[in-house]
Amino acid sequence: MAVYTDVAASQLDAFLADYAIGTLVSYHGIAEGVENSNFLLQTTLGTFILTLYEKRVARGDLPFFIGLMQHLAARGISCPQPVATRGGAMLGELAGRPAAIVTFLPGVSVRRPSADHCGQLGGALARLHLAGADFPMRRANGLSVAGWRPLFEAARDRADTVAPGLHAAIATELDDLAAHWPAGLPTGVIHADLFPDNAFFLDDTLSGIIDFYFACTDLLAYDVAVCLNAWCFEPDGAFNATKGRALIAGYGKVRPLLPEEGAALPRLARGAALRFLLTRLVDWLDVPEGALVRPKDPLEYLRKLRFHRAVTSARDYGLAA
Ligand SMILES: Nc1ncnc2c1ncn2[C@@H]1O[C@H](COP(=O)(O)OP(=O)(O)O)[C@@H](O)[C@H]1O
Ligand SMILES: N[C@@H](CCOP(=O)(O)O)C(=O)O
Repeated sequence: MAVYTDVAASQLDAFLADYAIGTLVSYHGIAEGVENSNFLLQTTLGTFILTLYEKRVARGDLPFFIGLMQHLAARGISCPQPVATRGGAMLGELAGRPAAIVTFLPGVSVRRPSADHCGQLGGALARLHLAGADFPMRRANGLSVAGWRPLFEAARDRADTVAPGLHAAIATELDDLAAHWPAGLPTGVIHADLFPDNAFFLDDTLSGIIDFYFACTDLLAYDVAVCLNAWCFEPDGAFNATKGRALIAGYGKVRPLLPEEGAALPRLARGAALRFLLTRLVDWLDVPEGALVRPKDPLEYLRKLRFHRAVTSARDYGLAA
């Protein structure tokens, strides 16, 4: 469960007084997620999500995330909508953290995505990219190449306590990707964390996307690479090329990948695997005392990284020749 910051009912009552969403009936911490503290709120007027932003979310970036959710919804993307206070503010402060209330999105995430889920997800990702094309704000990806080394520095001395040789494996990969990271590909708004737990389905039809708190301006194809990592591996560690093919084809029906984006996919997929390996490693080594959170396994992404290192072309992911 991700609750790093507790909220007392009296604090929440006072916070809600600024909103026109009724009075509090009940609330509880949400058992999923690892980044922020999330609470499900039941008020006399409906169900809402309260998020308290934690360590990886910079206060100055919140207008980007809030503005992006509004922009995407206005273009038909189903995503949570920030709820304004009576005074029109989208952001507040609660228990010492920046906080926002967003609308509740119905649906369930899938634990074991099928090829059909992957295909739908690919289409939704491409629609998100197109809808974001005229979003006027920009936000650099703090967790791309330049951001990986500081994460590594934070974990390097203890990396080998998680797996022997992990330190050397990360150091080699970091150097190689920093020297050869793809450039000149189309950029725009990317979600950057579109894992299965951040996509909702109703009756097996994709119904919405949540968790825009890593969204940024970066290579569009990098977002595809993140999704190949998150959606197309089996629990036994094998890459499922049928799912990869479905995801890429679903994406391509809405926004065809350029040949140079396809060619860059193996390297982008390595970068995406390294990014999640690093954040998971840092979180694994430093669980805040008293936090209700289950850290995610960093070594899952070491295994994925090894797979990508052996890939010779994007055909291995299912990209049609
Ligand atoms: N707008 C929403 N509608 C419905 N459920 C939500 C919404 N936002 C978050 N959740 C629930 O809270 C969980 C954690 O939210 P998430 O944004 O992924 O957290 P984190 O910021 O820690 O990554 C989600 O997996 C989902 O179950
Ligand atoms: N997707 C990341 C973790 C952060 O995302 P969340 O939505 O699960 O909080 C990972 O799997 O490492």
